[in-house]
Amino acid sequence: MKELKHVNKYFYKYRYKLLAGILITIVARIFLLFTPELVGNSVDVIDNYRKGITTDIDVVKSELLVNILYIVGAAIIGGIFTFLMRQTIIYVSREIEYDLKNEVYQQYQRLSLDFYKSNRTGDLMSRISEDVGKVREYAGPALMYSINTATLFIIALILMFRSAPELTLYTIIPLPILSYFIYILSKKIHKRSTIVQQWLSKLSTFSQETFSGISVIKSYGLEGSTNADFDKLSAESRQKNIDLVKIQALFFPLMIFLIGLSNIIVIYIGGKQYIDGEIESLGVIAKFIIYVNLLTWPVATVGWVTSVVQQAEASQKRINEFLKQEPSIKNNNPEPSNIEGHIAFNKVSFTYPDTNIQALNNVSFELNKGETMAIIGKTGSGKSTILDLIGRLYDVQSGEITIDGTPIENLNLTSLRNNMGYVPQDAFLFSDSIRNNIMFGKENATEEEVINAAKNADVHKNIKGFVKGYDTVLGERGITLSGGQKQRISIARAIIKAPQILLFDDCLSAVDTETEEKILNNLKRITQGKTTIIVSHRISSAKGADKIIVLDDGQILQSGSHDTLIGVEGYYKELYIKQLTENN
Ligand SMILES: Nc1ncnc2c1ncn2[C@@H]1O[C@H](COP(=O)(O)OP(=O)(O)OP(=O)(O)O)[C@@H](O)[C@H]1O
Repeated sequence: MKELKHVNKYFYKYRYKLLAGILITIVARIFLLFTPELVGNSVDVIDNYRKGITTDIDVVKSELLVNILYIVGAAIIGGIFTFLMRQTIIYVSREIEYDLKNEVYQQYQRLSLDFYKSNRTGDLMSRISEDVGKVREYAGPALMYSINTATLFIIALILMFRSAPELTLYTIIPLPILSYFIYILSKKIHKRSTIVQQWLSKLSTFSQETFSGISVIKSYGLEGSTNADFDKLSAESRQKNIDLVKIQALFFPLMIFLIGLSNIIVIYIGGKQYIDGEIESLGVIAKFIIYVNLLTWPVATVGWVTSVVQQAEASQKRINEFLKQEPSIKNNNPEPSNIEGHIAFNKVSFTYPDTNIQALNNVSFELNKGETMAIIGKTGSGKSTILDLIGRLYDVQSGEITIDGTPIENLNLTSLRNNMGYVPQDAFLFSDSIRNNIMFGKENATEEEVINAAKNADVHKNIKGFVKGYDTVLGERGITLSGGQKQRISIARAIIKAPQILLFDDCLSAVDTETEEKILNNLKRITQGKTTIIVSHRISSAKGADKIIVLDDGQILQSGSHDTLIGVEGYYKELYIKQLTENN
């Protein structure tokens, strides 16, 4: 229960509702326990008439009628309270589930990029759905059934002991056995259902992947082998489900067997004691049979609750592991920072911690506020890494990056990122309207601002061409758009923010040179006074920049303006001539 202590703060938060729920549960159970007493009483009324103790049939009838009315009344009130019991305790557990999911999600948002590199998406998803779900079962149903069982058991045992102590002892003998078997069974069921879940997740991952890559599968004619692979996975999953069903099928027979056993004990021993005169009335046997049936289910839940608590403890442990993690990128300055846009790299070297790949080696450059710099280089030369470091997605291991003369680590992280517009290489669009995708860069943007940003990214005309215009909803990962359109919406998203620093990571690669020219001209106008870095493989994107650096294997090979660089032998000039010839 050590790990589950984490949930106590939520129990405290909802303490009044929870307390009400506990009281309601107790009342509901008390009313439920009226039934055996009233049934026992009714049997005695009839027995007394048969024995001649009561002679007036009208008295018998009216006593029976009163009992029936009481039974119906108790059942109605008990039913209402049982309804309220679920409405309070289960309601609270849903609130706790909601809070815990938010807590985990907020922590996910807080953690740095390296956390996502070292954990699989499936794990992150299962913490927030399955694990939180298990904890909810502890905070809701398990709690409810525990109170239910405790109340029912205590009151019923008192009532039973009062009327037949010896019979009570015999009757309750099978109950702990039942509870133990249910516990063992619940554990086994849990183990097998976890396996079923794992297979289900394998199946859905496989399906998801094949749906995303459906064009590759179709163009390579791989439908047959994909079907066969799915069939194999599916067959395994079916077998795991059958294994689960086999053990689940034992649950109710076991319960029915043990209830039957208790009933036989009541009838046999109770009957014997009645004949021997140890029990004063037949009604005792009648009510004991009802007690046994009433107690069996709550007693069975003890085993179930134990297993639920164990699972919740394990789930909360996994959740706590994530909640305890600190983001590797920390905000070291609580005060907002004013970002002007002067950027300097001083002998910066950087190795990715997860792969140990050295992406940058002794890189130095300086970029004044308002200047534009282009980074050219072969793939894997470290261009994107420079942008990631400016956005402080990672911290450097050696050397220093300064913004406006201040080491980047000493700036307020939110200010830094709020003053930055980043267009990634892989334009990611959310499954939302085009408008909202652009407004992601500025939540309170006006319609005019959205249109202006789209115009500057040269995508306004395309958007207008769609029937629903800016309200066009993009499919999963924006699949309804062309690569170039996606890139341009991604550019609009960055420029609507009007940040001090703009970082474009090879984001014009999918547009034709004419559109590239238009966008670059627009960018020149709107990035006046703003520091801009353009990563590209094309000389056409780089040539207008104030500064160009050529990267190779993490090192700066060449630097200077377009005019200087085409005047000296080297990678830049070679690329320039090659691309010029290709264009011609
Ligand atoms: N997140 C990461 N984790 C580990 N290694 C990485 C990561 N990102 C990049 N690398 C490695 O760092 C090196 C530099 O990568 P980077 O993405 O900066 O190159 P690039 O010049 O932008 O390449 P491209 O032109 O193909 O986009 C590569 O060897 C790459 O494999």
